[in-house]
Amino acid sequence: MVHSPAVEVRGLVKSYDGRTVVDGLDLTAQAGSVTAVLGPNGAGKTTTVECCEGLRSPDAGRVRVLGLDPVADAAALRPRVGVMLQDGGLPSGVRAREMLDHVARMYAHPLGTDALAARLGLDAFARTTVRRLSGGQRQRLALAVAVVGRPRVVFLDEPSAGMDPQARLAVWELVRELRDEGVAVILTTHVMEEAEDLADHVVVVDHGRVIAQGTVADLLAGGGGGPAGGAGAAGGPRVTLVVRTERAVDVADLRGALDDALAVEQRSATTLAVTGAVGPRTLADVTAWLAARDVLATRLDLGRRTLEDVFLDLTGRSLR
Ligand SMILES: Nc1ncnc2c1ncn2[C@@H]1O[C@H](COP(=O)(O)OP(=O)(O)OP(=O)(O)O)[C@@H](O)[C@H]1O
Repeated sequence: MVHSPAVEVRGLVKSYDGRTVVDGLDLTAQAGSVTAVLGPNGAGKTTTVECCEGLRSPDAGRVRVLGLDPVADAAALRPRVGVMLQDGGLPSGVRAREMLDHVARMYAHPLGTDALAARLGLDAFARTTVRRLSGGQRQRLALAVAVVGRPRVVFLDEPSAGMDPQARLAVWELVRELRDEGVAVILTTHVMEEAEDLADHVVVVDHGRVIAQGTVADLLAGGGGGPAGGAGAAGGPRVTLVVRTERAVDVADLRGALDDALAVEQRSATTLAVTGAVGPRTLADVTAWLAARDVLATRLDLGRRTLEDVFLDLTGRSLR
């Protein structure tokens, strides 16, 4: 049986003040699947998601959610779609738990709010008004509000932004559960680890267009329709050695100690990366170089490219 996608966007165009920020974008999200939309700041992710949520009208193109038009069929979609906005979008004077209970009462078969509040750790700030919640607390409440009505489609705009590691794990567990129950989850995120961990399908957007998509494995393998596999895929399979050090090091003179074919990059004062045909000799050379400077490596990661590497290869390293 062929299922129609939970979300289908074709040729979406949206401009603000004559500036096109979404420029012919296509996106498909399936039920029982997590779709992660990645892209640099200003790439057009939120605008796209807002068109799917019915909060904005497309200038051109077609958007369907559960086969319906998010703007024209907003009333029919409301009970079936959960939305967690980037800024929370919650009224500021209401207490956290009252907010959740109030929203739950609007649905015919809501989740139990006691259990939901417990699993997202809302009890600790149940009586605090939204305006006084910390950023991460507000995000947790917004997520609870988005899912309490048992939606079939959930849009999460940067769900774990500002959350502590414990809350992030709780959110990821909830997202996986929603997926396993057949919900279509569409999330935007800047946390590459989040996409790598959760996403069944990754869509990379830049300048309002999809520049690559596929499973995480597809993208890591250099597929996904990116520009010739991205700069990082040149020269065959590559390994990256990332070294964190206990104190700052300057990689300038490390370059001379290594094979010319290897790329050496200073990622921060205490993080360096060596990419290319990294072999046993490379590892020995790098650790010898550190030893000569009496610097302890606090972490050595030798492995395949990460989604972050792929993302940077696809979208470049300059600030937007
Ligand atoms: N209401 C608006 N009026 C004018 N410009 C807008 C409006 N909303 C968004 N923009 C602009 O449209 C572009 C795309 O914004 P959007 O929020 O969709 O990007 P994004 O990919 O979600 O970015 P971020 O990762 O920073 O959240 C940005 O340049 C933004 O400044």
